[in-house]
Amino acid sequence: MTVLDHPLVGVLVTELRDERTPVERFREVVEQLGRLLAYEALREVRVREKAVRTPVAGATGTRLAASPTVVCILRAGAGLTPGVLSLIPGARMGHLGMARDEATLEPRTYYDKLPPDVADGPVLLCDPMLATGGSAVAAVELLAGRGCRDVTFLGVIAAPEGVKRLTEAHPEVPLVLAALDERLDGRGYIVPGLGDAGDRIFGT
Ligand SMILES: O=P(O)(O)OC[C@H]1O[C@H](OP(=O)(O)OP(=O)(O)O)[C@H](O)[C@@H]1O
Ligand SMILES: O=c1cc[nH]c(=O)[nH]1
Ligand SMILES: [Mg+2]
Repeated sequence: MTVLDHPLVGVLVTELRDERTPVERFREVVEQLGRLLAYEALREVRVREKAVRTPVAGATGTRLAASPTVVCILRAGAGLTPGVLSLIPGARMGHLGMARDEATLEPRTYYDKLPPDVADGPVLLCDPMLATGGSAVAAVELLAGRGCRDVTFLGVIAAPEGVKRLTEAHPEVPLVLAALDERLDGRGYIVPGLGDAGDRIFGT
């Protein structure tokens, strides 16, 4: 697990936590964090050489060995993915619609649209919140069922309970986070967290 260790990430997460942050700024900050999380998550991505000509001479550059797929867990993941795509604009995108049942806290998958070749490269699975971990585990298992073997989870805030559940079920999935919080409350919200990410991104 990697928790981004950078003062500017701390400043951005603090803006998200602040209940007074308006929806337009909340969206901007989630997008910025998507960019920073993707930057870190792709640190070890496989590359190949690429020959280019500068105005001065030939140079040996770099290209990604395989095109990544960005998978968004709706709704709140849609706040992160524009930032992720800003770094890898050619990436394919997949969407998984998942909503937690408020009583049982178990996720219900209501939509699933993945590129047919999703397993041909690395997958960046995006959801700002990892609470009980139920949604992330369900998403990883759905992706595994489509053959994905190289999945990285990108999240803004995680609870220790969610990290434990995801890493015990899928130790092969690296986590890249902006913050690791204290615990869950009785309703399954991350403490101190930022509230309901989907509601704050979409103004609902
Ligand atoms: O780790 P878990 O306990 O599964 O909780 C985390 C999930 O809860 C939130 O989604 P929510 O179900 O509120 O749906 P939304 O994004 O449509 O608001 C969040 O965006 C995660 O998907
Ligand atoms: O704290 C939480 C927990 C789950 N989903 C959220 O959006 N926030
Ligand atoms: Mg929500």
